[in-house]
Amino acid sequence: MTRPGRPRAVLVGPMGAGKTTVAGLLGRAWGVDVRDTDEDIEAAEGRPIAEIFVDSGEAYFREREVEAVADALDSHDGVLALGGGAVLDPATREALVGHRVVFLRVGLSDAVKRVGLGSARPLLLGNVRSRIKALLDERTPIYESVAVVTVDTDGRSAEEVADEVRVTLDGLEAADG
Ligand SMILES: Nc1ncnc2c1ncn2[C@@H]1O[C@H](COP(=O)(O)OP(=O)(O)O)[C@@H](O)[C@H]1O
Ligand SMILES: O=C(O)C1=C[C@@H](OP(=O)(O)O)[C@@H](O)[C@H](O)C1
Ligand SMILES: [Mg+2]
Repeated sequence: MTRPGRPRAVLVGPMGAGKTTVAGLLGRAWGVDVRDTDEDIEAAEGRPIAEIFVDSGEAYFREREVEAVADALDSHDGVLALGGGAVLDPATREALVGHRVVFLRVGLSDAVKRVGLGSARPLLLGNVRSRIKALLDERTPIYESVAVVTVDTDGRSAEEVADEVRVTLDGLEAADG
């Protein structure tokens, strides 16, 4: 069942957790629209994230991200994937309270494999493995604090992950009445 004006699921977690991919699979399974704040920002800016970081800086990107998340939380009733750093903003964390936030957990080794060494993600320039390790250490407690459900993704396909998210959230929906 969809709830008008509120996302049916909000996916958070580190780069490489599979948020964008799993959101697409969940949207198809539930028959609802999918939004991804990274794509919203790229569309509004008319340039890729990597270019926004290089030409306008991370702080500028984070401001656009706060707006994109707030807009999507207010207006989108399908599945919503956030960028990995969206939860760093305190107002965004506050705005997530009461939403069906799912933390897609991923360990260092699977995250490195998934993002690849030639990653287009600007925060991973340089040593991908050590950058991801630092981001996982810093952000895991934040993902845990905003999530109502955590789903482990290590060694599992995106389809298996999407199935677990769907069954778990459908179960919550049934329990909520
Ligand atoms: N569970 C999974 N197992 C293996 N590869 C995955 C899984 N989920 C996503 N991927 C792959 O990992 C890469 C990053 O996925 P993506 O959905 O962009 O992650 P995120 O949005 O969390 O950064 C993509 O190439 C995607 O196909
Ligand atoms: O973790 C981060 O700070 C970022 C994650 C990226 O999204 P994904 O998590 O979807 O890769 C994207 O928003 C940007 O490169 C910054
Ligand atoms: Mg993504």
